[in-house]
Amino acid sequence: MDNRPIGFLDSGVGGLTVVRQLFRQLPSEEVVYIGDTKRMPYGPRPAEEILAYTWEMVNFLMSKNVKMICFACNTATAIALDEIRNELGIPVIGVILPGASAAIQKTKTGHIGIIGTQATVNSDSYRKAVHFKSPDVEVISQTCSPFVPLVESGDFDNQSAYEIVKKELELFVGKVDTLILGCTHYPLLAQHIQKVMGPEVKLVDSGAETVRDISVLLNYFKLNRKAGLMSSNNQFYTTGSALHFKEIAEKWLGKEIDVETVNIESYSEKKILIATRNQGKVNEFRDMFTTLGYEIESLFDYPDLPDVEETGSTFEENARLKAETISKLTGEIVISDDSGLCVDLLGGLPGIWSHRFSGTDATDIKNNVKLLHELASTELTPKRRAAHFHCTLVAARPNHESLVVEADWQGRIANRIQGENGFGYDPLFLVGDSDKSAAEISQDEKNRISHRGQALKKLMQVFPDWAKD
Ligand SMILES: O=c1nc[nH]c2c1ncn2[C@H]1C[C@H](O)[C@@H](COP(=O)(O)OP(=O)(O)OP(=O)(O)O)O1
Ligand SMILES: [Mg+2]
Repeated sequence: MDNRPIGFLDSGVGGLTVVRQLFRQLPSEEVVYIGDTKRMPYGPRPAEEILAYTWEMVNFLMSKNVKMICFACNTATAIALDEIRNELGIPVIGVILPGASAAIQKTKTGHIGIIGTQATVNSDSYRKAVHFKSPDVEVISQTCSPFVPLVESGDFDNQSAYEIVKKELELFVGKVDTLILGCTHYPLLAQHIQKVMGPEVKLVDSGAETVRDISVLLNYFKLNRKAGLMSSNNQFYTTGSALHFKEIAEKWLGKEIDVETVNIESYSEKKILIATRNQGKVNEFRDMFTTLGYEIESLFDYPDLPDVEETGSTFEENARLKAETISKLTGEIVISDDSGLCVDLLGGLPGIWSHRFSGTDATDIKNNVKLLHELASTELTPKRRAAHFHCTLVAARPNHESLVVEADWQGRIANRIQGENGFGYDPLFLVGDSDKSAAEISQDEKNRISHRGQALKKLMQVFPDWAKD
């Protein structure tokens, strides 16, 4: 079970036809929708531009903590789905494969027509998807450039719109028994299209088919929202006019919604530099940030940058020193982590001296041995060996106030080294009240509950807004 919303992206309002289906088929799911109305139509744009814009929408949705993303846009699916899906840690679904599969099931004559935007048709994605499953089917495809602007205008319930549709579809009449509406705008013109094609021709609404696949994925990954929970907090964002978007969206969805205009251009910055030379931290940050759609760099990628001396007397002072120094030197947004283990019996030590606990040539093993030695005379009663990890994160950016967040992770010190995962004091840190050390749980589980995982969660609630221009 996962109560987070599902993210939908589209170049404009067309993807709302998929959301409309979602509301019908899966009414308890919640939606975050972004429509890049300001830069629509995507269809005639070059592939690199479509990819860059789609990344911005994806990063925006990731900042809203979505559990799955649906590319409710054929153009973005054709151009960007494969690449982006490989880099995200959550399920991502497009509209092309579900549409192609449905068309194969529906056709009797083996003649399928495809209409879409220029980029979708040129990418040949539908034909490839159809032929991958059914190589003998005949496919004809065509761009219908006037359809998207017609639908976005909201003014298509009339004879002149019908005439436009008729002219565009001449090629298909009498030649196919199934027509894929390969653009999420087109279902809005379905009445006109059906009338032109004749009643026996089956129209495939890729968006509707996609929602069926979303339902399957939610079940498969156990991501369904709690049963019976009615959606209450659907969020709709556009890069263009909120008023225009709201007017069209409410008409299609048949309910009132709130729409907010946002600037998503700053979300193209996907790289974050973590000011650390600790490989264990890099691994954890990489895992956690990848799920959020960011790429991670560390000081290992910048061998010429200095090791910042940790001369502060608190975690925050040291974290500020690391992030702010490296940010000044690089001009980039930089995140640092100052963390350590605080043992009650030792009055909170080693604390900020955790890394240097066993001296100037300290290593993880020497530090662990020293800690065991310090506690050697203490029997293992949970209370007496209580401890917590602390993490302070600082995000720094030239000419901006830094962000500071912190979190603790409670546990106690084991009386022997246990487990092989993790780094630092993990093999000596028994998690919560359990007998498992932080080196005996998976990295995923550690990231969900650790001091660093909790602090990062707090940071990401404020970071995307702060990082914007
Ligand atoms: O999840 C953890 N699991 C085990 N040990 C941990 C953890 N988190 C911090 N620690 C220990 C390691 C190190 O002894 C000290 C951090 O010292 P701290 O200065 O923040 O890091 P560091 O010098 O290793 O790397 P850097 O300053 O380049 O980020 O606390
Ligand atoms: Mg350090």
